[in-house]
Amino acid sequence: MSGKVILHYFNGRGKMESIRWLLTVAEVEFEEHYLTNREEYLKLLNEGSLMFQQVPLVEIDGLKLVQTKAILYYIAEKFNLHGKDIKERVMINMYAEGLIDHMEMIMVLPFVTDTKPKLDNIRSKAEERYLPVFEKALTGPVYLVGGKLSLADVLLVECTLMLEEKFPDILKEFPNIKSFQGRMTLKPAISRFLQPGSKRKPQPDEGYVKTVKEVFNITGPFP
Ligand SMILES: N[C@@H](CCC(=O)N[C@@H](CS)C(=O)NCC(=O)O)C(=O)O
Repeated sequence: MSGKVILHYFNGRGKMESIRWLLTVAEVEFEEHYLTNREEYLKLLNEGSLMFQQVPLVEIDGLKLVQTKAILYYIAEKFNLHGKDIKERVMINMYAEGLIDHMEMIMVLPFVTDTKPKLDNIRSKAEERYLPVFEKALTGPVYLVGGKLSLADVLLVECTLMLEEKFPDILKEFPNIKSFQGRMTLKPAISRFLQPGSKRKPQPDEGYVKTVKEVFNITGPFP
């Protein structure tokens, strides 16, 4: 691969965390440039690096990539985690987009004031909409698509761990997903990523929320 992979985002999970997960599983080294104040964001804007004035931004192969899903698909394609043909790829993308939709519900929690109804909604969507799909898909197969590790598997581990942080017993009724998670977390790259001191980010705290608001000049409630 030509040159370093550089991630531009906050020092926190947000939309970049799935990209960190995927690079880790692909065993790709990456460097992180954290946005800590508005000036750093304006610099990226002024140099024309942000197509839609948004991060995540990933520098890879001489490209400046934005849009989380496009970035994930590029990395998955490049590192052979995106199926063997268009039919596998579309399944992987369907799973991936469902998981991203669900993780985004969790991602916004630190920015909302009344979290209880949001948490209740996340739990019921997990139990009734998202997890049943993966429980069924994993009846028998070791991986979600094509008998081979893919982006969909990586996002499912990330998502289930996020859910368990909020609802420790959430996988009780989903034994196939729980054993899948167990298998995946034994993979050396994932196991290292889950150790303290890795590039995995902790759950967002007040400092993270404050930085995001300052960088984007958000004064009132989050839009
Ligand atoms: N569809 C984009 C959305 C990116 C996005 O909303 N990024 C936020 C930070 S997590 C941002 O840059 N917000 C500033 C803005 O929209 O002005 C993606 O998935 O990457």
